[in-house]
This record gives sequence, C-alpha cells and structure tokens, in this order.
Amino acid sequence: MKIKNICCIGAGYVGGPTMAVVAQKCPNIKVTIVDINAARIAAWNDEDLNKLPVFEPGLDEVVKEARGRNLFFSTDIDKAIDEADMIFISVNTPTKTYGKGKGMAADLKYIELCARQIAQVSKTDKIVVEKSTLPVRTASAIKNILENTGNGVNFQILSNPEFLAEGTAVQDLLNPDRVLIGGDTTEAGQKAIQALVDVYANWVPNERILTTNVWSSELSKLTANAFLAQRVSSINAMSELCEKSGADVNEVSKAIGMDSRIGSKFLKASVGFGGSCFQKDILNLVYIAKTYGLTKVADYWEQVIIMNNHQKQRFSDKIVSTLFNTVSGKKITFLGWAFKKDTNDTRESAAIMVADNLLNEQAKVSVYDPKVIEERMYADLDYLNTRTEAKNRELLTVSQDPYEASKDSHAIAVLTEWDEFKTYDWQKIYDNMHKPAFVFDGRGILDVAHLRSIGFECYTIGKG
Ligand SMILES: NC(=O)C1=CN([C@@H]2O[C@H](COP(=O)(O)OP(=O)(O)OC[C@H]3O[C@@H](n4cnc5c(N)ncnc54)[C@H](O)[C@@H]3O)[C@@H](O)[C@H]2O)C=CC1
Ligand SMILES: O=C(O)[C@H]1O[C@H](OP(=O)(O)OP(=O)(O)OC[C@H]2O[C@@H](n3ccc(=O)[nH]c3=O)[C@H](O)[C@@H]2O)[C@H](O)[C@@H](O)[C@@H]1O
Repeated sequence: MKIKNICCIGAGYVGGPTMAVVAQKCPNIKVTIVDINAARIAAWNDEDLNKLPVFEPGLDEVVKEARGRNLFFSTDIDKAIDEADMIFISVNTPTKTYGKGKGMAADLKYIELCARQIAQVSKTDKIVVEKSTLPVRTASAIKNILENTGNGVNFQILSNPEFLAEGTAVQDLLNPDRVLIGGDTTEAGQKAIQALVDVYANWVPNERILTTNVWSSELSKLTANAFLAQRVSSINAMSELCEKSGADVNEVSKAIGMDSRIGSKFLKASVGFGGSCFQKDILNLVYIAKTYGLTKVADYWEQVIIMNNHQKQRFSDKIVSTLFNTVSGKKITFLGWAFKKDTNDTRESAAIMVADNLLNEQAKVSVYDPKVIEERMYADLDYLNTRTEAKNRELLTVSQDPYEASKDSHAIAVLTEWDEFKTYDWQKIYDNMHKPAFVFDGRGILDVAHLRSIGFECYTIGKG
C-alpha cells in the first residue's frame, strides 16, 4: 500500500516539525496538519516565517520549501481525516491534574477525542499512527474505540514514537539514530508497518528503521526518556558530591564518558532537567509500574524525579545562603527561562521553580531570555498559583536586553545555556551591579576565571 495522503492531528512541537520534514522529503505525499487551536494554525500559515509557533533552527527553511506545495496547515480536522489514508495522532498527553492517577498518570482525554473523531468521520480504511508518547497498551484502547464506534471501516494502529529533542528537532528528524515502528503481528498489521516504513525510507536508511510489536514500541519511548533523564539525575547527584569534596563535575563527566560503555553524551550537570516530557513520562512510568503492583520498580524510577527537584531547590537555596541568607528586596537577574537553549519552550523549565522559590523569599527577579516572550513567563508562574497574578508581575520583570536586566542587581543566575551568554561584555555587567557581585552558573557555561578576574564571586554547579 502506497501512502498518498497524510493527516496529522496536533500542530505542536512534535506534529509541526515532524510533518514538515515528512512533507519536505516526500513531495508526492500530501501532508495536512490540523489543530483545534486556530491561532496556532494561523501562525503556521503566517507569511512571516519568524512567526512560526515553534522556534527550531532550520525549521523555517523546511516550511518554506514544502508549505503550499504538499504541506498544509488547517483547522478543518474532519476534512483532513476524511481524505487521509494515514493519520498521525500528535496531540499533547500531559500529566493528569484530576481524579485517579492525578499528578502521575498520562491524561489521555485528547487522544480519546481524536480516536472518536477519526471513528466518526472515516469512510475509508485508515492507518492510525500514535506519534504522541503514550502509556504501554494505549493502542488497544484506541483500537477498541475505533472498532466499536466506526462505520465498519478497517483500522490498523501503529506506534511510531518520536525521539527528536527540541532545539535540534530538524537535524534529529533528518538524521535520526533510529525510527521505531510497532504494529500488529497479523498480515494486515505487517502491511501497515510496511506502508509507514516506505514513507521513512524516502530519507532514512533501512537499517535505522526498526520494527517491533506495538507494546515494545510504546514502552521503548518511555524507557528511552527514563534512561536519558536518569543520566542527568545521576550526574547531578554527583555534582553535589563534587561541591562537597572538591572534585569538578566536568572532569568527572569527561573521565567516565571516555569509557565507551558509558559514553559521553547526556552527562552535563545542570540546575535540573526540564522540558515537557522527562518528568511527565517518568511519572507515567512510575504510575504504570504501580498499577502492575511493581512498587520497587516504581520507587526506583521515582528517584530520578526526586533528585531533579532537589537539584532545582538546592540551586535557589545556594543563591539565598550566599547572599547572606536574605534576598528580600534584592534584584536577581536570570539569564534564560527556556528549559534548554535554542528553543522557546519553557515547559517544566528549572527557571520556573527557581524563580518561584526566590519570589517566596521576596527577591525581585529580572529575566532576560532571547526567545521566550514575557506572557509565557508570567503564564508559567501564574500556573503555580503560589501568589496573585498581580504580585507575580510586581516581583518579576522581563527585559529585552541582558545589560538592562542585570543593571543594579546583586546576582546573575544562568538558567539556560544559550550560547550568547558567553559572549557578553561581563565587565560592563559587573560595573552596573551592586557589590559584591555574584554569578551563579547553573549550566557551567561561563568562563569563571575571567569572571573572577573582573571581580565577580562565582558559583558553578558541581565545582568544589
Ligand atoms: N515536545 C517534544 O519535544 C516531544 C514530545 N513528544 C510527545 O508528543 C506529543 C505532543 O507533544 P507536543 O507537540 O510537545 O505538544 P503540544 O502541546 O506542543 O501540541 C499538541 C497540539 O495538539 C492540539 N490538540 C489537542 N487535542 C486536539 C484535538 N482533539 N484535535 C486537534 N488538535 C488537538 C493542541 O491544540 C496542541 O496544539 C506528547 O505526547 C509528547 O509527549 C514526543 C517527543 C518529543
Ligand atoms: O520525548 C521528548 O519530549 C524528548 O525528550 C528529550 O528531548 P528534550 O526534552 O527536547 O531535550 P533534551 O536535550 O533531552 O534535554 C532535556 C533537559 O535535560 C537537560 N540536560 C540534558 C542533557 C544533559 O547532559 N544535561 C541536562 O541538564 C536539558 O538542559 C533539558 O532541560 C529527549 O532527548 C528526546 O529524545 C525526546 O524525544
């Protein structure tokens, strides 16, 4: 079966870039990305490519090439479903905030709505692809809905989790370590798998396209994120020990990373991992383990989150204790709000918790981030419900310029590893600050020797 028409439900950080690359690499397939969020779709259709709702290096070029040719963004979900022979579900699957599994389980209401809409609209056979990250065995729930509410149409369900990382999404999509496709072991299931393999084979070498059963595919996605996050928590745990013992976490990372069994990636100590997925997916894994009665397995993975929260907390504690145990009324400048560099995404960013802690101590926080807009920062803080919205706006200010943001402040805290922070005129920043002037480098990116020579007092995560 040759796929001619793809619909993707969900025009977010995954659906947008992923399908833009599919469209770029498969000019003979019509790709339509749909979303209920009309503003988001309008932004994807904006003539001005700087206004795309997702900032990713290189994405504007991909969209420019394919949009209007075989890539379309629309709010007409029914039409796109009706016309498609393959439908990707790429909607959000956040942690549940209510009811059973609150704070742990994945909220599957958006997934279910998609399944019901597909069932209702479809008049011809479809392959439905889970692109969202889902708990293991979700495919059976989707199948159940499709088969019991549909009009006698045949559906095949595949799992095709996405492994892109934000900030490098386009590169990751163009050159993936692997593409994972899980499907039924039946003949029809195998045909569906092959149809999706053929789509990717337009640009991904065959040996990197891995096919498995559905459950292995679903669980592999959660496992991959759990392992990656575990590495960050492991090195962050060591960073605290380094600070106490006089070791340097960068030297430790290098020393262990040269062991080919360990490998060098994902060993950068930080103020704590953020992003929409690591925490949510591990909590989901913990919840799944608990529902199977596997409490030791659940406890093991939960430690990764506990360590991460500790790392964020101890960073803000360090700021307070260093500033003579009080930050009340003091201006503290944040460089960075995004959860990592090269993205405008702030979901679960360490900056949010660190800011919240400092505001609780009555600090005045001033933030500069090259890509995150002011409204987003306030929305992140308001969501915590720690204080009134008016108070958040009074205590936290946002600046478009790093020098203005740091003027008259007592301390600078680096929360995101944006490259431009390394290129600043740090003498100028120092001259305009209160003394002693402190720098807290939560990302280990600044040249501490240079900063000290200017007169800064410096703290870097993981350095004794
Ligand atoms: N953000 C990332 O880097 C990665 C995310 N994932 C997974 O991909 C999934 C999507 O994540 P993001 O793209 O980051 O989320 P997102 O929140 O950026 O985008 C999801 C979109 O789905 C839309 N949507 C929700 N329900 C809908 C419905 N019934 N009909 C039409 N549109 C609907 C929302 O309006 C939103 O625009 C999640 O399961 C996530 O775990 C997987 C790999 C990487
Ligand atoms: O499922 C997902 O959403 C995605 O989650 C992560 O991607 P992402 O969260 O976009 O970004 P990462 O590069 O993994 O960084 C996550 C967080 O860990 C932090 N990190 C990462 C690596 C490291 O060595 N140290 C460290 O603190 C980053 O600063 C960031 O806050 C995974 O890397 C992707 O494979 C996966 O598809």
